[in-house]
Amino acid sequence: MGTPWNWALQNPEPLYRDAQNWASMYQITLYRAPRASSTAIPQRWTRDPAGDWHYWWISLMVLPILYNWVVLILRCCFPEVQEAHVGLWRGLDGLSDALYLLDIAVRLHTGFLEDGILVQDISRTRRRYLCSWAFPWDVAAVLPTELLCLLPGVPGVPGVPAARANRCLRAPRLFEAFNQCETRTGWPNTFRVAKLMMYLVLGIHWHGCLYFALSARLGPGTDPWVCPAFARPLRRYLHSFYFSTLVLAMVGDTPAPQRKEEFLFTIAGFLLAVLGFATITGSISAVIANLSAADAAFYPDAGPVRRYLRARGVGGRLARRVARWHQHLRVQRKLPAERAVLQHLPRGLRAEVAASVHLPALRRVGLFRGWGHEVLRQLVPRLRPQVFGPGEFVCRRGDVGREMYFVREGRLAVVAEDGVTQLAVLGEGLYFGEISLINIKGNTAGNRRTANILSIGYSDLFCLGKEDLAEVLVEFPHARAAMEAKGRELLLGMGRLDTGAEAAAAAAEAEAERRLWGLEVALEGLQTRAARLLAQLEASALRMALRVQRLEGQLHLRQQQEEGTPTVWGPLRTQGPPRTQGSTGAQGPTARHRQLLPLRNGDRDRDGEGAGKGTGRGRGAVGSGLGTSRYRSRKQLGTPSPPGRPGVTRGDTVTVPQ
Ligand SMILES: Nc1nc2c(ncn2[C@@H]2O[C@@H]3COP(=O)(O)O[C@H]3[C@H]2O)c(=O)[nH]1
Repeated sequence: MGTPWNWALQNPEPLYRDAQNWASMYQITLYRAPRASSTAIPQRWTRDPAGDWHYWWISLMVLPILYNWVVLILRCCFPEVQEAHVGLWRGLDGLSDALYLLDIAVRLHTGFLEDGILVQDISRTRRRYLCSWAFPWDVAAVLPTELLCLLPGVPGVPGVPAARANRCLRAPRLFEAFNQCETRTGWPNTFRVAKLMMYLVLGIHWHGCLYFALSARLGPGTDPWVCPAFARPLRRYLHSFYFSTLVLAMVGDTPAPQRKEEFLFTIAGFLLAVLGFATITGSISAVIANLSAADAAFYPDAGPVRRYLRARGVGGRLARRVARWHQHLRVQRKLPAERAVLQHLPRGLRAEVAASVHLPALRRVGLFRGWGHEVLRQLVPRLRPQVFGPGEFVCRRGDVGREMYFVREGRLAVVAEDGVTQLAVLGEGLYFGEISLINIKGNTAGNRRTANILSIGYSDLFCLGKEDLAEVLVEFPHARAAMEAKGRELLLGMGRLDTGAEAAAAAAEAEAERRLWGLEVALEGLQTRAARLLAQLEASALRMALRVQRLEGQLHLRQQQEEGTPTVWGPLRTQGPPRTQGSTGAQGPTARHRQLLPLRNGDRDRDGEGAGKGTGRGRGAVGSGLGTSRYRSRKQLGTPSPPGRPGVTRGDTVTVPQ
């Protein structure tokens, strides 16, 4: 714990400072990685900005913001409305302020994404919000500006709605809420139109209120342009709203202005109307374009096909059939182009979407009934929806089979060669077209279709390609067995199953299996022999190495003798732990594990006792010097040590150096 390394880990700041000094010396920019702990630890009170909780909260915030935008101007311009419900306005103002303050607290605890990871560290979320442009804006929107009226010398009465104008500064939160709603809602175009209408009504409301305020200032009913002096405030408000609608909708059927202020107000209104009208027209046309673009993305475009048929001179019945097919897709909301629609989604997400859409239909297919959810989810992305019209052939007898079909909806007939006689009818949950794909033994048709399949009405099918089917069947042999059994039955019924060929194929398969098994056994034997040979080779290599070592030792000894240095032979010393390699010699393990090595001066004392007690060949060698003379003669002759000599010989135990 007390090591400098630990200290450095626990106190990275000084280290970082040193590194920075060093880097600045060499003009290098240091990148400091963000601290992992701050992003990794989820905090209880921080919220995911993309989560449900946050969505519902900002949806709730729409209410106080709209309240201030709608009611403040009304209360300012229609004093009788303000005076008639003072208690109500106080309560609603308090509630709206409380929600504004709570929203600041929520924003302090709203996480954010950094490098794609949600940061939930409260200190960091707080710092981020406090340093953002939104914070001063939010604070300005909740400042109790109406209390300024209490200051001496400031005109106005506390509670005057104009003093609360800063509450309208919260508009950015409103746009944020609208954006989230637009992304989440299932009807984005409807939402967009509703939003536009709301902006329009709000604009007219503000214009109407300002018109009434100007009329009140100029004197109600003093000329045809100003608001007449109605007794009831609602009537006055409705007149103002109507007048503003005429101006802002550019209807223009308003009384001509008489006074300077009236001219200016009308001109400003018309200019605003031009801007607003252009914006609204543009937005509405975008929404309409979006609507048709969405349709175009879902359904195949009939236009090019129609033009192609016309250009090629194809008309009449065939052109009508094509048109009816397109119409059927739209009316029945069938989406054969769904692969193209989902193509931009990541693979996993696409599979999830496809599974959630098609799994219920897939479960109705008999073949898949016992299959697990996960397996079907893997299968779904391989399936291609196809719609066939009435009287269309899905496949014809004799064609090469490239895909099989699962009936999702509709009825199909297996028809005879005349194209009319129905041999069987296939309905929802059944499948066909597999016989030509799965190579049934004895199938005389091979990979050709065995029957004509005709769509009786409109048929909604799932189509599975040959390769995809092969992959699925490898993983699910029970499905292959079921398909083969059904296919064999059908082929038998049609007289297209050559039982002799089937038996021959089965016998050939059994024979191939048998031979394969024999090969496997032979291969195993070969592997065992190869392993044994390898072990023998290793052992002999080791023996050779030891022998070379021994010879080198003896050579060294001879050189010493020739130089006149007295050599004392010690007892035989072992080197390292012994490794047994076919130990079958007659000598005991002690003798066999030993090597005759010369004693160095220091060894004499250590091994002195052993020198006197040495047994067997070691002692004899010391006594007579026989080992040396024998070594010399063998060395000179170049012959290996005979069995029973000191050292390592064939089949002996060897000592492996460590
Ligand atoms: N239910 C049923 N299906 C058939 C009959 N004859 C052929 N089929 C199916 O029609 C398909 C035509 O193409 P395939 O030969 O590949 O596979 C065939 C079978 O799946 C039949 O008599 N009854």
